[in-house]
Amino acid sequence: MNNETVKVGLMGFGTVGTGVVRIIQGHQEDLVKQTGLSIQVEKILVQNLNKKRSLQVPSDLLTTNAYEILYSPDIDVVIEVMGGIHPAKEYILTALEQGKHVVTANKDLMALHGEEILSKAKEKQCDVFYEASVAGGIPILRALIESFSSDRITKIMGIINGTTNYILSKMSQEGADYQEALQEAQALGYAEADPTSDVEGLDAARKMVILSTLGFHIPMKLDEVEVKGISQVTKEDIAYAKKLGYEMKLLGLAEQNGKGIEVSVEPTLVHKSHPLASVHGVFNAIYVHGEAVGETMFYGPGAGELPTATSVVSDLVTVVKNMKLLVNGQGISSSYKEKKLKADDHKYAKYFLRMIVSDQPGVFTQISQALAEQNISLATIVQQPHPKEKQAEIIIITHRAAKSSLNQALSQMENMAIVSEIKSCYRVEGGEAEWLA
Ligand SMILES: NC(=O)C1=CN([C@@H]2O[C@H](COP(=O)(O)OP(=O)(O)OC[C@H]3O[C@@H](n4cnc5c(N)ncnc54)[C@H](OP(=O)(O)O)[C@@H]3O)[C@@H](O)[C@H]2O)C=CC1
Ligand SMILES: N[C@@H](CC=O)C(=O)O
Repeated sequence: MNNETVKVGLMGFGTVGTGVVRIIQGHQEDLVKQTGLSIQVEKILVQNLNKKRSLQVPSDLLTTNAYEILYSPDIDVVIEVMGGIHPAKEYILTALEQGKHVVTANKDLMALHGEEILSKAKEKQCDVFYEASVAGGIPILRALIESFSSDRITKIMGIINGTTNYILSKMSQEGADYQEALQEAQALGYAEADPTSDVEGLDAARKMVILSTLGFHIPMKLDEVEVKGISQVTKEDIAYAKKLGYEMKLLGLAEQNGKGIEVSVEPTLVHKSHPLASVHGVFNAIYVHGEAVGETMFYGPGAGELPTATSVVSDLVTVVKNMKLLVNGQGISSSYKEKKLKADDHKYAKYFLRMIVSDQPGVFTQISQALAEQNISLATIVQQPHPKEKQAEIIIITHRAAKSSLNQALSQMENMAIVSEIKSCYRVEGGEAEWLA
């Protein structure tokens, strides 16, 4: 940093990187007012110099050589918006080793190697901020770290993947085809380079690792998150959910009580009276429940060029303010609480079940009995005709039940002669089911 300008090395010039340059250029006057310094993008790392770009920059700004950023004595801050683990991890560690501050939107990296990166930053007295890594434009990480620091958070629950919410909203509201909706989300720049991580719930699971680590002050690991994506969700499931008064959403959940902590990502039926049911398209929403504050909710665009870049540039502003105050790296906490994960018999939820059964007397009784034996009581049970002769479809919503009991009941029902197939089983959040005509 000279007395007037902070120089930035930008690694990645795709959806988010383009937004970062647009905001730094477009808001320069406001940034100077806030920080007292001008902010200048000195170099931009890309893979392909000949690619056609939606924003034109002078050609000498672009490079394919990461060292021109990492070892440049002029560059104070590295913004990593390339994505992926390698070489992003090595680049960030090198930048920190060189005394450069880092801003990243990379949840894959922070969920898997956050501890190592933050401890290197602390050692080097550098900042590492990653607000954009969770829920794009929603300032949720800063809220967890700063605004809730006086409270004890008990639950974090929400829609934290824009791509899947876009797909499910399109399927539910317009009857769109899954593949078509996914392609639209890709074209709009919401999806990851490999969209499997969106649709299989991995992107949301990584975000839940970051949220639960910061919210509960525990070192959460990715393989401790139970993950189910939306690729198996069918149009029929969505139609039945609607008929019962629910919307299908991919929900992340992190909850702690005296029995421990559970963190999961799974398709969930959310009752239409619940605020999360009306979060559509690329929008995300996150509930944070604190012992003292009670319930709070954060809502906004979860992906896309400018919303995500807003979070990145806000982190950059914080770095610059810290540089002026000479306090970089001081906000990084490395002390965690002991982590105890809940066993399945302490995980409670309501469930939706859909199964194909023989259309014969006594079927309801046998199914209800299998559930009752596991202490699971029914909120709703409906029988529907099925196109196959002598078969029927049964739809059930249970009251709250332990996950271990549900699993026992499911394996018992799978072995019943009257049950041809258990089509689906989803978690249910909020409200009471009603069969809508
Ligand atoms: N898109 C979104 O809405 C959001 C994205 N994120 C995160 O932000 C990050 C960036 O995402 P996004 O902008 O969508 O990604 P894009 O795929 O649009 O852009 C990636 C950019 O990085 C460059 N790049 C990738 N690998 C390398 C490499 N090995 N060496 C040099 N350059 C490389 C590419 O170069 P080239 O242009 O030459 O191909 C491209 O400019 C990811 O971590 C993502 O998870 C977070 C929140 C929201
Ligand atoms: N692919 C992600 C992008 C933001 O994190 C999403 O769809 O939410």
